[in-house]
Amino acid sequence: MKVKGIPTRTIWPLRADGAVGIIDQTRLPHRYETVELRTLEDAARAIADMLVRGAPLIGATAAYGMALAIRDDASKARLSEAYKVLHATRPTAINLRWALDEMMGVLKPLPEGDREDAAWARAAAICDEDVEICRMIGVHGMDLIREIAERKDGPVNVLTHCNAGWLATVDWGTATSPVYHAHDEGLDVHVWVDETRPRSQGAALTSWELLNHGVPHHLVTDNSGGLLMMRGMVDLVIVGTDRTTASGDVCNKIGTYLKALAAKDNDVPFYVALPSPTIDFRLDDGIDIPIEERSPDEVRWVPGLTRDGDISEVLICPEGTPAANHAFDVTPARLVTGLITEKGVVEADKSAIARLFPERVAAE
Ligand SMILES: CSC[C@H]1O[C@H](OP(=O)(O)O)[C@H](O)[C@@H]1O
Repeated sequence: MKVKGIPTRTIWPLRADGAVGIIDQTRLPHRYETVELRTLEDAARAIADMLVRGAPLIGATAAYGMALAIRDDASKARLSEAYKVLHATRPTAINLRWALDEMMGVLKPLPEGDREDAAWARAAAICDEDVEICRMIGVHGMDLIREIAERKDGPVNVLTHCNAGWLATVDWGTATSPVYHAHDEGLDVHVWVDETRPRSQGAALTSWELLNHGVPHHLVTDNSGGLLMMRGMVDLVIVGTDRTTASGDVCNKIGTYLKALAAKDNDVPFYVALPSPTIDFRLDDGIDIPIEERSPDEVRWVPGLTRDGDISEVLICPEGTPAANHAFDVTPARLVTGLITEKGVVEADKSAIARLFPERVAAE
């Protein structure tokens, strides 16, 4: 995306320096800081500590992590070690495994001496593919917004959860790409931004994105969506996903399932925007998706900007309060109106998904 003084992508190669540049998303929205990843460990830490996050960007970072890993040793043993280290960073986003499998598929058959160049090339191609895929998600999703705009006065009100924006991908985003395309086409669109506790990706990242793009929006608490839908203030819910099963069960940031229930109860269309690498064709039942459990301290401590302009964290409960931090939940396909993919909008149904992506079904 075009933000003054900011690269148009969330990750970029610095091959001459043997590095990869990323935005440190833990510092947004108050500080815009970039980091150069130079080693396999740098890439793994950036994913695990969420300097980069979002399924497609996790995959892209892992792909470049493989390239960084084999600079001095491109043996099959090193490839396997790098795969294992990167795969262990976060368990839920399937793009991580998809990208690592893509890299291994290209690198293993090659002579050792050819692997490093091929790794940088495939990682760059994965990023280029992601940009085009997310652009097309926007093109297809914009039609949904336009259909609503044509039958109502005033803005099309979209509710989204967490950050499935350009910061979660290489560019455009998934859930926000239809919003950006609609806005840029001159459609009147407004976004309700779920703050998305505990890490506040909505408050910190989606708000920052929409502010910089000039898209009208309001930040709301995670528990507001039900009332907004009951009052007819939401025309459409669009969220992202970290892993969607072959049958259309959707794993996404914790709280998504509750929004889907409220949408169903209020007849609000509930769409999930996803690139096909986020579909796990090896899995049917969403209950089998591994749900990441992160540090309880993310629930207990909230980062933010102090009134003195410093970035700090505050404790919002008594010292030592026990906390649980499940990072994702699963929305059954029956609650999903449709999936917005790079090939078009499809119902959350196994045979419909398979017909749209026969090449992926065959490959599994
Ligand atoms: C386009 S993937 C966005 C997806 O990733 C987020 O999770 P996290 O910030 O923990 O990586 C969230 O589930 C978003 O919907």
